[in-house]
Amino acid sequence: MDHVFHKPTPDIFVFQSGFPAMVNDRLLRAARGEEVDQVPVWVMRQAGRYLPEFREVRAKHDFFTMCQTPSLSCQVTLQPLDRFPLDAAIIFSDILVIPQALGMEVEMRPGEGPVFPSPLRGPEDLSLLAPPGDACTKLKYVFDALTLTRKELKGKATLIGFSGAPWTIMAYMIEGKGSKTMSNAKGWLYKHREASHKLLKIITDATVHYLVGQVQAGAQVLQVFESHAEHLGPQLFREFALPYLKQICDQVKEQVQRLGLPDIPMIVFPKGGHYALKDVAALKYEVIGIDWTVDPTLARELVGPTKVLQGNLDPCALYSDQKSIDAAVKDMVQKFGRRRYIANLGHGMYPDMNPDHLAAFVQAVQKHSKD
Ligand SMILES: Cc1c2[nH]c(c1CCC(=O)O)Cc1[nH]c(c(CCC(=O)O)c1C)Cc1[nH]c(c(CCC(=O)O)c1C)Cc1[nH]c(c(CCC(=O)O)c1C)C2
Repeated sequence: MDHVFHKPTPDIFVFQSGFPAMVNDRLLRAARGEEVDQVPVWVMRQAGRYLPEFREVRAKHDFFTMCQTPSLSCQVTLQPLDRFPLDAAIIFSDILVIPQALGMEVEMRPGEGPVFPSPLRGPEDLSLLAPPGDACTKLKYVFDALTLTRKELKGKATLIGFSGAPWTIMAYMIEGKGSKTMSNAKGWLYKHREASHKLLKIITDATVHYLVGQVQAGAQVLQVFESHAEHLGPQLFREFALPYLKQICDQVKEQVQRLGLPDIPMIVFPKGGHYALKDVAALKYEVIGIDWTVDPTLARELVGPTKVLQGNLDPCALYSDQKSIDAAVKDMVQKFGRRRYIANLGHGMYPDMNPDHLAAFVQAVQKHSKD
């Protein structure tokens, strides 16, 4: 029992006090900078369409219905852990539940990904968004999924909760879908500077509530995905991404402490944000996710000796044969070192990847990083 809740909080939050003891806390220990017997490993998008058992569930249910049904979310969250000796489970959900909770409609279209039928057209549309404080009442299903999954995990792995970072979420709310250039969203940064900050603040406030709720529900680590950092250069990142990443980390940590909960390690993943790693390292996130374009030695130089690094094999390396995967992982682990390191890919799994090759990845991390 490692979570005891003392203070009353709003009704929407689930109170938890009796989770199973941790049998494997390797990832938590590494995230805190402590020594481990072997490097912990998990993989972004480890629950997903590359697994036949995921496709089977997905064939029967709409994507957001799966997110909104705690038993289904729990089921697919645990699927990769039944196959591979992973050290973490990441709750099955999506970063776009925040725009939904702010009142926007999001559809998951087969072959196309997420689509907003009515994206934000201009600053005047900000008045249509729901107040950020109310957003989390609509996300109780995520909290319930976390609580259920934490129980079902039986302490065998660390449970990760997550959110998108404000710039990344803003980009989807304006573009209405994925985009190669993000030029509409970037247009706001140049044309509607004040409104952009207003929107980023709304998303930040909703996200802080949401992440604190996730901790109360049983999340043990939080990852904040700045998946579209690559579209900002150093200047735009400093003005429109960094301050909000900072607010999220500072405010979540402060509120978690105020609620009498244990401090939660936080991971920030600025994908494509190699130019910002030094700035990001100045924030209080314990762990920095590194994408595959950054050499591990350079990443360490940029962030300094105390941060924990997570990453960063090119996901496409999983298309190679198992012997090559083993060699690539050996090289990666040697470069990152065994301490203050969490092994992962440099971005998520793709649907056409062979699960056996992920098994080879996980096995290689364990083989090359044991005491
Ligand atoms: C952490 C997470 C996410 N999505 C999903 C998970 C949980 C599953 C896991 O990681 O194991 C399920 C998750 N989310 C989605 C899927 C596939 C959809 C399906 O099954 O139909 C799954 C398994 C759908 C989705 N959702 C999103 C996209 C990208 C759209 C684009 O920019 O073109 C897509 C394709 C938005 C999204 N969603 C997420 C990110 C950040 C990570 C990243 O950079 O990839 C982003 C950008 C985060």
